[in-house]
Parts: sequence; structure tokens; C-alpha cells
Amino acid sequence: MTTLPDELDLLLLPRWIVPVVPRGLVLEQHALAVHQGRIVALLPVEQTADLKVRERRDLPDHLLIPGLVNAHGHAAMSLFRGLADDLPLMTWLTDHIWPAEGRWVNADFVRLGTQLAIAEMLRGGTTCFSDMYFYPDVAAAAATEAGIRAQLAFPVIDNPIPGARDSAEAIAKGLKLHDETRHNPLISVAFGPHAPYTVSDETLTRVRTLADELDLPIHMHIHETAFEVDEAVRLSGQRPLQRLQQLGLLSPRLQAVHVTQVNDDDLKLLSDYGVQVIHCPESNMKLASGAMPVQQLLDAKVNVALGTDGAASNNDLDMLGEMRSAALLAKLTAGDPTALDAHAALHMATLAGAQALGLSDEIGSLEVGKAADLAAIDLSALAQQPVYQPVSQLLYTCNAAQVSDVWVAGRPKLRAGKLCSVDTGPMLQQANELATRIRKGDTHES
Ligand SMILES: CSC[C@H]1O[C@@H](n2cnc3c(O)ncnc32)[C@H](O)[C@@H]1O
Ligand SMILES: [Zn+2]
Repeated sequence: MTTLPDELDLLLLPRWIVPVVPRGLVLEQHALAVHQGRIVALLPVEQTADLKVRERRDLPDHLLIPGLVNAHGHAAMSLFRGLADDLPLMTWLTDHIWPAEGRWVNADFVRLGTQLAIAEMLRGGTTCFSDMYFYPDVAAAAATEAGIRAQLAFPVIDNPIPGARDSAEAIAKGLKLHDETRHNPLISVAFGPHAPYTVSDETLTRVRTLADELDLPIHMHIHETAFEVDEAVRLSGQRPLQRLQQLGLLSPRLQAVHVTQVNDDDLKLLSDYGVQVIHCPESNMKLASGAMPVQQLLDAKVNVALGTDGAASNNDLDMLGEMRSAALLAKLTAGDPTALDAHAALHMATLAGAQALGLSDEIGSLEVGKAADLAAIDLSALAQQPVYQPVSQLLYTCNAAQVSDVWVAGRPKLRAGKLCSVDTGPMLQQANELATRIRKGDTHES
């Protein structure tokens, strides 16, 4: 047994611990010890009596789990929450979201929207998120300041975008961000080619070459709707996944987001190439984009992570709610109530997310040596009694409101339901002032 430090930074004593590895394990009468930002022990409570600790937290009604990993979103779009609802994807994007982005998105917008999204995510137990949005350098700074883990997928599109005149400039800026953040333990950077229908073969080839050279992930919306796939077949005779295979993009470093359209050939490609797949069930349902065949993918040994997508299409960033939606939708899609059980859904929202983002050596499960990214959920509410199985309760009765405490790399971010060191007042005031102007169609952007 490894020796513990003379004095531990933190000792947590929750009612239950679900470490996610090994799958299905629920520990009672156990404690988790944290030192210098890392998990240093998971041990029976009776072995903790003589331990010297700086802080000891009793969590008598709580379930301790790994921090949730939101594997896909557009954080700053929190400022567009509710702007355009109940529409299909392409109408939503082309008639509402893209015009609004062209008019309103600048560095200040991204700073405020990302700060707001981070506050919401920490409040709901998310300790790591993947973001694909404009001004990724600004989003990286907001994440660093808040002390949350993030993957920034810098956007690459064959059109001018806020913050970059063309794809070459977007790539140059993205690689600069990669260089500047290489020593930042909370930040990682990925290529973010938006979607098969907005990025040319030439640009995708450039992305693939650079991603191979630098060993960086590629994060992309793929096979989101039947329309996307049918249009690609109509125009080129190929499904997007076939095209990406030809261009050399399929690999375990590809993070394919949405993937609601999967025929047998697609399934084989995803499985053979070890592509990471990211499921966004609520966005897919709200835009009626389609339903990912989750159980089929899992049966084919494809890693499936979970994401909320942006707040403009979800409309929240609540990963516990997303887990429940994923489980319910998987059962309906498979016609099988055993599909995506509670432990499988928790795995999807934690370790599978970490694996998809290339971070599973560091986060995603409660194992000695991993970073202390943790969430405690209070299961004492009336509507949660009695508790036969805490993970069942977590999945089928909880949402963000029951998350009580959150740590990232051992640092407290939420304590007894209150965000630590974030004053949401000014942020909310600015967000509401901006929303008033957006609603009125104000043309002045300062
Ligand atoms: C290149 S920055 C991200 C870009 O993507 C847009 N977006 C948001 N949600 C979706 C979605 O579900 N599918 C495709 N594109 C989406 C966002 O508005 C930005 O323009
Ligand atoms: Zn998206």
C-alpha cells in the first residue's frame, strides 16, 4: 500500500461513492482522500481515524461521482438561449442563429456567454467541457479563470467567421492557442471543422495533415440529420463518413458529434477506425434531427460520450438531465428497456467523455492518481426517497439542482450549492441587458 502524506489536503466522507471503475461498483462506508489536486486514496472509513487532514467533509446524504464531462457544446451560445425554438436544424441555423451570430458575436460576447455557461455547468456537476465556438482564445481564458477543465475545438469553416477571415487564419490562430496553452493543465485544443457541408476537401485535408503531425483531436458535427446525409449523397454520391474515410480523417482522434444517421457501413467505419462518438440527445430531439442508435454503437464497441450541445438548441447545460434523456431515448430507440442502464449512462457522462477527449489518464473515474475532479449529489430530497440504488436515483430523479459540491483538480468550485468565487450578479445583469438589445434588433454592437 502506498504511504499517504503526513497531512492530507482533503478527506471526503460521502454516504456512497461510485468510482465508475470498476463498472457498477457502489462503495459505502468509504472515504476519498485528495492531496495536491489528485486522488491519493479510496479507503474504508475505519482506516481514516488516524489520518491528519486539512479539511474533512462529511457528506451524509450524498453520492460522490467523478465530475461530469460535457463532450460537446457551444458555451457562449448561452446568450442565445431561447432565441429561436422549435425549428429544424437548417432553418434554425440559416434563418436565425447564423444571422444573429454575424450581428452580435465578438470577443466580449464570447467572454460573457462562456462565463455564464461555465457557471451553469459547474453548478450542475460538470468539471470538463468541450467547446466549439468563435474566439476560442477568449473561451480558454474564461475557463482558466474559472478553474474548469476544457477542450477548445477552434472553428474551421470555408467562410469568414467572427475572429477569422478564412479557414487559413482560423487554423493559424487555433495553432497559436495550442502553443500558448501547452503548459496549462486544464486546457487542451482540438481542430473544429464545423461540419461536412461547411468545409471543403482541401481544408479537411489540411486539417488532417496538421492534426496527424501534432497528434491533436478533430471535433466535428457529423451525420446530424438525414437531410445532411441525403444532400451529400445527392451532390457527391457519397455519405459524409465515406468521404471522411477517403480524406483520411477517420481515427480514434476524430470526435464525431451527433451521428444520428448510421447504416451498417457507417457502423463498421466507426467501429473499425475507433472513432469517438458524441451523443447530444436533447438537442437531437428538440431539432428533431434524429436518434443515435446508442445501444448498437455500444454493442459494436464504439466509445459513446455525452454532450448537451449549446444552450440555444437544448436549452440547458444540465448533464444529469442529459444522462436521463440519453437513457430514456436509448431504450425507446432500441425497443429495449435494458438499453443504457443507469451505470452505463453514468459511464457515458464521465469516463467515455474523458476517453473521447483523450483525457482518460487524467479524469473520468475515481482512481488513485487521477485528478480530483469530483461532484457530490445530495440524495436527501423527498422525491428521492427511499434510496434502493443511488445510481438509479442519480439517473432517474436528479438534475443540476441536487448537485451540492464540485471540485476541479481538488479545488472547490461549488460548496453546499453555492458557486465559489463566482459573482453571477453582474454576469446576469449584462446578459439580460444584451438580450434586451438582441430582442429589439439593436444595430449598435458596442
Ligand atoms: C464553428 S462555431 C460553431 C458553429 O456551429 C453552430 N451550431 C450550433 N449548434 C449546431 C448544430 O447542432 N449543428 C451544426 N451547427 C451548430 C453554431 O451556431 C456556430 O455557428
Ligand atoms: Zn453542436
